[in-house]
Amino acid sequence: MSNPKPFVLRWGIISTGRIAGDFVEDILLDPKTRDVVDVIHKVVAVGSRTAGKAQEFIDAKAGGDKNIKAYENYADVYADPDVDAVYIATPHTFHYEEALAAIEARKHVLIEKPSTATSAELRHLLQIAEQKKVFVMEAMWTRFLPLTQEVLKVIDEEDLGRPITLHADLSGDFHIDKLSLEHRILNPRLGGGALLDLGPYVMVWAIICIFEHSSNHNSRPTSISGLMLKSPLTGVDTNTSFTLNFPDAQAILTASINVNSISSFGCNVRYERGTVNISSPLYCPKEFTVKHHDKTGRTIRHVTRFGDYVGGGWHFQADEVARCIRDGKKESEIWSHQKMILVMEVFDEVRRQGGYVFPPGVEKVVSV
Ligand SMILES: NC(=O)C1=CN([C@@H]2O[C@H](COP(=O)(O)OP(=O)(O)OC[C@H]3O[C@@H](n4cnc5c(N)ncnc54)[C@H](OP(=O)(O)O)[C@@H]3O)[C@@H](O)[C@H]2O)C=CC1
Ligand SMILES: O=C1OC[C@@H](O)[C@H](O)[C@H]1O
Repeated sequence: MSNPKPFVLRWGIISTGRIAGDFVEDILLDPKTRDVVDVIHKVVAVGSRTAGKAQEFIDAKAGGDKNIKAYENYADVYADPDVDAVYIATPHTFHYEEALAAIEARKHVLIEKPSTATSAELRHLLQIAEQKKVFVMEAMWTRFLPLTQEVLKVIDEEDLGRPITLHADLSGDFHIDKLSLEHRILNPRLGGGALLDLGPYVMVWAIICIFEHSSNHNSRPTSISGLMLKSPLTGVDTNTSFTLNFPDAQAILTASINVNSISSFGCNVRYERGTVNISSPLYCPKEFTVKHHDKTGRTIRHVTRFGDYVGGGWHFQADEVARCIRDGKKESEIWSHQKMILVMEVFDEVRRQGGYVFPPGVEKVVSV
């Protein structure tokens, strides 16, 4: 029997920065290169605030495809009847207002990480999305990588027991002394700093390895404690650490994220009967090792697995979006609204304890 025709998802792209380009290049790859035959992606429109940039972007990232419309604002993308879903790739503090405009226009939405600047903004977006009956997901690409699926499978098959501790570390050297103070990593008006930029990637592993573990029964952490070191340049956090407890699973997460160092340690999860080490960088690890120990703590077996694929890795999340929309879902079961909200609530609390207050006007929703 021949395969049914693949479902085609028609994307509008909001903004023309770095990650928008990476995403478009990935979704335009032939899905067969990743063994996908049920969905396919088309880019039909690109919007930019800046005259000429959308067309330049189409030329550079989509081979100048004449069928893609270049708009010199974002609103025309939301109004375009040919667009099914929009991908929002502006700096963090504009995710809320752009996603809201898209949802109001009844477009499905994939929003770059972090979903919004605060949990209040996210809750409001999700309320409106429910009313408008559209799909919303944070672009948590790491959750959809083949290696991540493999980690979950191995944890399950290898009978490691319940998780006890998870240590996650992610750093990037943004050369902040040389950056413009307007750069999104340094500018507090753009939600700059380590927590909102890199924090999503330690949280995804906490969610995979602890929150989703059967021993946790979907329970949220009951205690959050955070520390921040701030840049004297603009006051955003350059180094942040936080700890979460998951009392149901009897597990603790400790995380460290930094924007001024190139060395990252990855993630170590200690289970009752072994450990899992996920390589750095945590947003796109290429290998992991599972070790089993005996009652004395001696390693009795270890397995290392590697993951590779064609493309940058941003297309797997797009496949999830297409399948969910095809099936009439309003959220992904894999990266659900509950998980997105949990992440934003942790960030709110770590920012509160770290004394990171956004400049006036940045937070668009005060409480929901
Ligand atoms: N998933 C991943 O791997 C990654 C995700 N990200 C996330 O994507 C988002 C964008 O990051 P990145 O692509 O690196 O950012 P860039 O600065 O490269 O691009 C952001 C784009 O947003 C648009 N924009 C709208 N308003 C503003 C504003 N006030 N200031 C600056 N730009 C604005 C601009 O496009 P235009 O002028 O065309 O409108 C700009 O090019 C962030 O939220 C970040 O967390 C970033 C990197 C990797
Ligand atoms: O999402 C991201 O992943 C890679 C980092 O370099 C980048 O700053 C961040 O936004």
